[in-house]
Amino acid sequence: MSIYDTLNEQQREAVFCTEGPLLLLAGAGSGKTRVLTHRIAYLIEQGVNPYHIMAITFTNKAAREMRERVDALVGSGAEHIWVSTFHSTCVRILRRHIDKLGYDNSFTIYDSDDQKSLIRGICKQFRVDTKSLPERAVMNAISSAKDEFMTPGEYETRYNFDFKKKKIAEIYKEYQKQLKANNALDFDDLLFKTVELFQFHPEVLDYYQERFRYIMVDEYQDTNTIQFQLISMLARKYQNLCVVGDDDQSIYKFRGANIKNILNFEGVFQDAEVIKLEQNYRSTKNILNAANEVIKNNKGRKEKALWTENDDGDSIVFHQYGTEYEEAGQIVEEIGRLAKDGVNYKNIAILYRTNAQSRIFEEKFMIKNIPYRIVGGMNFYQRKEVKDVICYLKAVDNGLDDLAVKRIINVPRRGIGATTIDKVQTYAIEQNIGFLDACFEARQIESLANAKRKIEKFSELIADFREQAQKGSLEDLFHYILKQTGYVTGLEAEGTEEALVRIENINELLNKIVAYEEAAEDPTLSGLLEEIALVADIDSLEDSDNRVVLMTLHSAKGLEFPYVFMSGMEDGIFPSYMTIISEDQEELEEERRLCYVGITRAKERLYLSAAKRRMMQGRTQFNKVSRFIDEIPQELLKLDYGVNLNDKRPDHDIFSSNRRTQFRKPFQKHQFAEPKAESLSYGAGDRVSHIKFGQGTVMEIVSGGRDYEVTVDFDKHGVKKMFASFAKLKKTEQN
Ligand SMILES: Nc1ncnc2c1ncn2[C@@H]1O[C@H](COP(=O)(O)OP(=O)(O)OP(=O)(O)O)[C@@H](O)[C@H]1O
Ligand SMILES: [Mg+2]
Repeated sequence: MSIYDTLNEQQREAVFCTEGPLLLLAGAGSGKTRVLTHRIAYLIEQGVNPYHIMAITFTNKAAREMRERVDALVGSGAEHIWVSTFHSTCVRILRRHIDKLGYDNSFTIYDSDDQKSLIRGICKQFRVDTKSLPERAVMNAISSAKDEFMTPGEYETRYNFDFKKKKIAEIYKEYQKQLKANNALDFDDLLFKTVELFQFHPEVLDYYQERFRYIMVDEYQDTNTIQFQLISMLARKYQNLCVVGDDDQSIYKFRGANIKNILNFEGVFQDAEVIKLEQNYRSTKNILNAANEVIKNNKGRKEKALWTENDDGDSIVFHQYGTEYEEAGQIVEEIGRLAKDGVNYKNIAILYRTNAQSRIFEEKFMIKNIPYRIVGGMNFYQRKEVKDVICYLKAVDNGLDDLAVKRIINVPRRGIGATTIDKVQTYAIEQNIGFLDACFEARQIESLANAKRKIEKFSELIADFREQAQKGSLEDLFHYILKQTGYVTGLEAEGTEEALVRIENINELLNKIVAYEEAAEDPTLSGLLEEIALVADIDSLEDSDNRVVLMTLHSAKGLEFPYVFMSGMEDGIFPSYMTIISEDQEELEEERRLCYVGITRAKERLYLSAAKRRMMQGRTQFNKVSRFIDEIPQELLKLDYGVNLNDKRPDHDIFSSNRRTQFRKPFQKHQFAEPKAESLSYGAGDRVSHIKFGQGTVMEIVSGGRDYEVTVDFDKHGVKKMFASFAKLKKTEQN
């Protein structure tokens, strides 16, 4: 039996269609990604050198998975396939050739935090009134311009009649100038500069066209204009481009995803083969039908009839709870029950519309001691302490990164204030050198007066780190920096729970560094920083982790879980309040596609839930059940307690609507409780262990509103008071 026997006829057709452009357009769970992996295996079997194959995936995790699957299928050679995300692809290309565009090949990558500081500085410099033109708006405008491959000059010409946009053009121009001076690229630049490189240096393009003779792109519906430009340039010569996607799952319009890329594919790549898949292998009939019924309400879509041979499966469960606390509490209870029945935590996902919704779940999970992990949200690498240490590493690696240097010049405190920094900056501008170089010339900066010595000491410190970087491993460098700066000692002296968590995070960063040094073929500081810059948080999702996964609907794209909870199914949350008040049909359709993505993540059982009352932006809101729930036929749903079906209008209706009411069931009064303290897994007198303080005995637990204050007598460190949620104490065996 060959590996292709496990594919259906259309899937096989797509796998065997190796030459020329191919568009594989198919609904969720129909095996698109699976076709891609098999197609790669088939190409190799046909004698194509793996070196000539490129596959672009949505996340690094998806890339890793694809390589593993191909490895399993073909045995050897898979390591030579170029599997990566758009961004990683561009970084790899730019590291080799960006000097042709006047940058240094050791450029740094700025995250949105860095971007924002840079833009803030420019707005200040240009005296922009950030009330009428907020920094975030500027940032988004610049980002959209880059998605459309528009330079500052082009932007200015296009919008020269619009006062605000003219201002943005000015900022955009200065922003690019400063990025270049810092030898830095932002995320959008990675694509922009690669396309520019190909445009101005045809010999480089030719090299990559020769290399990537077979190109495959997953999740094609979410590519934006510049991404399309990149792949069409690469595929121009050999025309072997296979894209797979689902127009019903296009959910990144706000980031410039261009659905025209699907609709016009056959226009740009003539003679393109188009194959459709209609059998879903992922979900039960009930789940799939619910998804079909919801997406049917979108007008702007290609008709599709997705079906499955899978069983009907369980009914979809829908609960309306009194409050968001109750909703989260009950979901966590149910997860506890599932676990008792033998379900692995990692097979369960909770999905929500916005990151902020995760907080209450976290509290409930901590109280119940259920392992969970949040994907996305506050990225680990954006936490203050982690970022501080990374900025030291950046300063050591790339002396031109002014932002990094300025961030740490007075962290920990060295008595270097804003005025001193300004003086150094002025000197740097006068001399046309970078900020750190100006620090090295502190002696020459007369205006510094007494601060001269402080700046000198700081630059000596960095010089010392650079020397260390030459001598030892990255791990050594990390320890050396922490020791010489006294960063951790400072936190230890603070002694607060928060400081302890920060120390834990720094240790976690060390874990990352060690892992990188072990895994990388040729570990370098630049390589490490690059890897850190490119990980989306979703990439840290390891299958081996047996934990419940929490993430936004957007992050869930392409993934699947046996048990899925979609929470906050309320008008005003999902679809979002902005969508509802805008009355923009296109936006509503995008939200509906997101709902379709959510539903189709579930393999076996889907739970939907809503809360009647919810705190939003500090105010209690009364939300109606989401219109998307109404779109699911009643016979697919199991409605549980708490749902008042005749009275779907809440006490205070924030949205007027004359939607028909589909559900007719007797009203059941539901008692809802206020958020209530639940017990910890340990009590007074229990032996517990703490990650830093080791073993101890719990002396007292006091409920302090949201959290518990726990007093523990540690065997080695004495009595300490801590918040339960931070301390993460574990009960240990009594003896
Ligand atoms: N022919 C098949 N036989 C058995 N299982 C299959 C077959 N095709 C796909 N599957 C399984 O169905 C599930 C969905 O496949 P896959 O993730 O490739 O779908 P997809 O179309 O990429 O979905 P999405 O649109 O969500 O990205 C996977 O678990 C996959 O292994
Ligand atoms: Mg897929």
